[in-house]
Amino acid sequence: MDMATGEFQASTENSRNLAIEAHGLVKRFDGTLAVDGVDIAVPAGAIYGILGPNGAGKTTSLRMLLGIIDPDAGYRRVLGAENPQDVARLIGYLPEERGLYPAMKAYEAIGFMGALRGLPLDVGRERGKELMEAHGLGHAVDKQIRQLSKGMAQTVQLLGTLVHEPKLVVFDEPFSGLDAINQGKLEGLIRGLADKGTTVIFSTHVIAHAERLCENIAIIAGGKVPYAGSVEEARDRIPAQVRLETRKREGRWRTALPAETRQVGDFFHFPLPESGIEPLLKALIEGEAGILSLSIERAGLHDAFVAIAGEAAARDMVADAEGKPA
Ligand SMILES: Nc1ncnc2c1ncn2[C@@H]1O[C@H](COP(=O)(O)OP(=O)(O)OP(=O)(O)O)[C@@H](O)[C@H]1O
Repeated sequence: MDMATGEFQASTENSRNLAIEAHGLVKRFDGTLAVDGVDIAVPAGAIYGILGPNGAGKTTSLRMLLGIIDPDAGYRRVLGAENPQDVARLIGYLPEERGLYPAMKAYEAIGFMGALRGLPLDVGRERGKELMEAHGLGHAVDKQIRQLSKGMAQTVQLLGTLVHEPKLVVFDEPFSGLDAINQGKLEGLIRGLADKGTTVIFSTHVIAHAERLCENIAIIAGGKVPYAGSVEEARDRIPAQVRLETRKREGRWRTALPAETRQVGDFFHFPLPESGIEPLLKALIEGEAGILSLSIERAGLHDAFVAIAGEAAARDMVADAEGKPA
């Protein structure tokens, strides 16, 4: 479908290096505005995270990018195609709902998934065995899916997503359902894909995964994207925090501390002044503060998320990450 090309002319110069380009995507379901004007630009070969709490619109956005559903408005171009279905064979997709045929053997399931994306069945089965060996599941190649643990079955499905060697991989909440060890392995696998030039886009409600893996992210909340860009730039939106410990609690040096200073135990916390640390240090020394320690800490992505998406969205993310009801 040729969506609103009159409203948005993609720049060919920029498009060349973008695996995904979406502008103003909107989707409504029976009166629910699930996605309300989402813009996303994913550079080719990048690991890109879509970050947001439950119900934010992550799955709906991904499904529009895959061409599983069409947007009500907006423009998308995926691997150069305006209809993502035209490039389906170049895409691997792990949906949020996991599921494989329980009676199939693991390597057959991987071959079957490859066949759905155009790979000859025998090639896919053979690659399935190799992939399982390479990912420490060689012992389970001949097991039926129903005989595997949940985590193992999820890894098999993941390998099935990759068996046809897609150029673009779309993972919807790939880390959920995996234990810490398998989450670490999946992070390694995602990095390995990017090293080979594959573009990876994944959704998550766990900020730490995106912070460790992604150069670029989109923050999504309530169907809107209040931020899309680099993780670095998001973190730079918040001034670094100074943590100061002094021998004395009172003295004329206290006037050098910014008004927003918080005292927590023996420490004073405040944002790094715009004038930098040196004038402050000078004032503290001249005021005889007796500095015991001073550190400057750059904001993490979690703090940036709070500043951009708000406390409520951030609380939902944390609650989800800890497995508590949001
Ligand atoms: N097929 C549908 N029919 C009706 N409403 C839908 C449908 N799919 C999604 N929604 C609604 O759209 C909104 C966004 O849902 P979506 O699944 O995209 O969010 P999400 O960020 O992926 O959340 P989660 O992490 O919980 O899957 C929610 O309010 C959801 O209830």
